[in-house]
Amino acid sequence: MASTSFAFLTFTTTSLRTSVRRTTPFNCGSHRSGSSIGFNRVGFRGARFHCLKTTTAYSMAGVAAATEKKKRVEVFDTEEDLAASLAKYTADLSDKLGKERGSFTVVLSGGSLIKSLRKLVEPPYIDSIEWGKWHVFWVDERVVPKDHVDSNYKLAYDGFLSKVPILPGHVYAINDALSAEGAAEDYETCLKHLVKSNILAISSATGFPKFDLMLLGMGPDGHVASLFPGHPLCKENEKWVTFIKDSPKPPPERITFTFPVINSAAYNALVICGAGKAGPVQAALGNSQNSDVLPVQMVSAEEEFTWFLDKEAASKL
Ligand SMILES: O=C(O)[C@H](O)[C@@H](O)[C@H](O)[C@H](O)COP(=O)(O)O
Repeated sequence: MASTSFAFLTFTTTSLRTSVRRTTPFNCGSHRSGSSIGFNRVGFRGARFHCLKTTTAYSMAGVAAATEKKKRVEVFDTEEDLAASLAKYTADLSDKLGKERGSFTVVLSGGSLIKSLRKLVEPPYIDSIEWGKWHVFWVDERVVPKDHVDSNYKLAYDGFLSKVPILPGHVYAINDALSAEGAAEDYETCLKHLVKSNILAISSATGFPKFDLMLLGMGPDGHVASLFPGHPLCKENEKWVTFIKDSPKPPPERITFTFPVINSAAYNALVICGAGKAGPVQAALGNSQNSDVLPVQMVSAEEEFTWFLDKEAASKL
């Protein structure tokens, strides 16, 4: 794979001690001299900044202190390189957690993420992944029929799920016959059943469900899932799944996982491409004077939180 920069940032939230470790040489061609070294330096400060903000967000939400252990930021010259790395990362976690737990719970978002998963449906992953262990969920879904052009289920089905042998009974789409309130409640009930049947784990740190891997996107305004800047839903700290009827991004009616659920995931991967998203990336990882905390800055994970950025998204770091 060509032109990849790695900045590995390890920190412990209890002591707020931060260390930076380079695990791969900076062998990334044109990206090397500029972005990688500068990025590493900025990334170090960004990690501490982010850590403090994450902890603040948690206490605001009345949830136990963050237990995130490791944050990793990867910058790729092209989206093609990013997609290749994302496929390997997902396949490696599927192998590791599938062996450890017997199942692999994966959460998808909508948007451009699905296109960036395209390499999973190609060799070697199409043959090597134990698809029978996968259980697939959505971090957010638009309240539209499943065959509607706006449906995140349809997007994922057409671009990914229809091309891999995941069991249909392991794909947890929303009930599209219900209202937004009803669909959110129904989805939360479904998750509770899966906890009882040991398919879905519970975080011993937070008491919220602990998905194995969430694959998240971010909007140009810094939103994640259907949690938008300044919206009261960002502070929801009891429900697992909630609903919104005034989404600034159309369509207006959606259901969404809440932050306590997102941040209880074992692994969170945030996939961000394009210059239009460089501002919120800078706010989260770089030097920014803005005191408003964007939803993307509230994301963490229990084991590891990885940012997959193309160089345009990382251009302000
Ligand atoms: O249903 C949705 O709208 C998404 O789940 C949403 O949170 C998405 O991930 C971001 O808006 C990024 O979308 P893009 O990658 O297409 O910009």
